[in-house]
Amino acid sequence: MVRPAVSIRNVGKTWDVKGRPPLRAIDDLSFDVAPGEFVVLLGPSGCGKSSLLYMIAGLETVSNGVIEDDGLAIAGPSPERGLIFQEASLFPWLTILDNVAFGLAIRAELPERRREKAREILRRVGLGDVLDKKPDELSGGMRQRAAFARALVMQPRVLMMDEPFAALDVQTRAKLQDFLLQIWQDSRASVLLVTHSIDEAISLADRVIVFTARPGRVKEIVPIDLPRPRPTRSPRYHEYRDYFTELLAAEVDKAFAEQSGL
Ligand SMILES: Nc1ncnc2c1ncn2[C@@H]1O[C@H](COP(=O)(O)OP(=O)(O)OP(=O)(O)O)[C@@H](O)[C@H]1O
Repeated sequence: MVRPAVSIRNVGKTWDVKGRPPLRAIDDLSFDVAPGEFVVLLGPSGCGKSSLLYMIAGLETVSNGVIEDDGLAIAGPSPERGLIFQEASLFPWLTILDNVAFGLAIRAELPERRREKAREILRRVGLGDVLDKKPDELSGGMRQRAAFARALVMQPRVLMMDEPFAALDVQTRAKLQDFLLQIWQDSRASVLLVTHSIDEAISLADRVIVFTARPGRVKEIVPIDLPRPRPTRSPRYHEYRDYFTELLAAEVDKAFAEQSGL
């Protein structure tokens, strides 16, 4: 059997904030991500999806259980595990080229070699003409492509994305989804993507992990058995849509009831 790229075993997360009761965000969560697999995390607001990405990224610790990266317990951040957020978090004072080359500094590579690699990846993501622009001179979609480039230049084995398209308009979103599938297929990285969009989940995922309301657990794991590009008008696509809508509705109701103290 192939060793999982990421293995999440009985993971729990409790947030302790001074002056507040401890908050159990995730409870007894277990699933694996295979090498090269595209996994989407879908669940109601507050069920711990972002918390889980932070723990896999090594930016937060688990309260229980263990998360393994290629068989080793995660003890901190690694360039092998990239994280992309909803808003491209680029340095505003650096050019797009320097933003992308920046991470390579830790690899002890010569500055010109770093910039060469950054240039190459920026060309691949279609930003070859704006290397010397600053982030605020670009559109939201271009900034997000630059954020992808910055993660990809590190050649991560695991690429995590927290609602990467949520801030974009519908057309840019669709284009970047196609683009993401292309770079995923080229890179063969494992992807973990958080979204609230059922259509995004069906369009992108090999498997969708549906979370329960907080504390987040696995409610169901649903493989998407459709060819790519996904046939959005097919009856099967609509069956998936109805199924996810139903699965989520119960959890969203629970989350809402808890938040409103009902
Ligand atoms: N750094 C933190 N300190 C304290 N509590 C936190 C922290 N990060 C998250 N939480 C709490 O943990 C719970 C889960 O949050 P998280 O952001 O992981 O959920 P989510 O499923 O990603 O939500 P959403 O879909 O709304 O982004 C929430 O109740 C949140 O308030």
